[in-house]
Amino acid sequence: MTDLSPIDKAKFVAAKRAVDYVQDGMRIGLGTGSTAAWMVRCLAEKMQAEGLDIVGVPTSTRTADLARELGIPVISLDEAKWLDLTIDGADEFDGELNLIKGGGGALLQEKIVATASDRMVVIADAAKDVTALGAFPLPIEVIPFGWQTTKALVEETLINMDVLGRDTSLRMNDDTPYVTDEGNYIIDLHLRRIGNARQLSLVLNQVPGVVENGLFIDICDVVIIGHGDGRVQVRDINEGTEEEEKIDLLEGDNIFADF
Ligand SMILES: O=C[C@H](O)[C@H](O)[C@H](O)COP(=O)(O)O
Repeated sequence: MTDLSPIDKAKFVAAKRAVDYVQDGMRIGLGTGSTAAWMVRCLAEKMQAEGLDIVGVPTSTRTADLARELGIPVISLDEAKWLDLTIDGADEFDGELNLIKGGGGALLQEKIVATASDRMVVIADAAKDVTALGAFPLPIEVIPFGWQTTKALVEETLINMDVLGRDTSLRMNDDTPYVTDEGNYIIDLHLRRIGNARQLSLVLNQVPGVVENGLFIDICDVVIIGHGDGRVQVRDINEGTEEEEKIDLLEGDNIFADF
């Protein structure tokens, strides 16, 4: 592990700690993003080492491809119907474990999967721990039809709520709009710090054309915050606890650097 950057080490130890929540027979929601990718690797290793019978429900084609590549059986949410646990990353989390997600464009499937889970565990490095959400641009997923009208309506809503910061911008992939797994566009909202995230989430979803927004309110149960020196803080909102542990980086963990 010594060749990993401190940020990757932080993601890795959070991911490694998170798979302690996994038990034999579970149906698990597999998040998307660089931190969630570490978790998929840790999960594959745990399954192999302990002979666990696990099925995963991925939240993106990227995660589905990685899971299959590593030998994790993948099923759809409709096949699973309900999940025991979802482990995913986040772009920001606050003291109540409300989140901004969608930096990687997977917010829609992620929110559906996390909501259909008994427990959501978020893994993140310490830089994502904020007092108020909103420094990270809030992604919303919109249908391509009439997206410019939808964008204008969203801007008007944000101005009325006095939360619009710099601007709103259509996410691009080189010269063309970024397209999600569901065939939609993403608009990133550059906001002032969000005072009432719950209200903003509800209001945004009422604008015609908005499919979903990246605010995850009352969905996350546990956040595992990783640090570059191997420490993790485990913050559990239901138990009202926060514990700090040190994760040992084992020689065998070097295998992960090759993925
Ligand atoms: O759409 C992407 C997801 O919400 C990610 O979980 C989030 O952007 C965090 O990604 P990363 O772990 O790469 O920072």
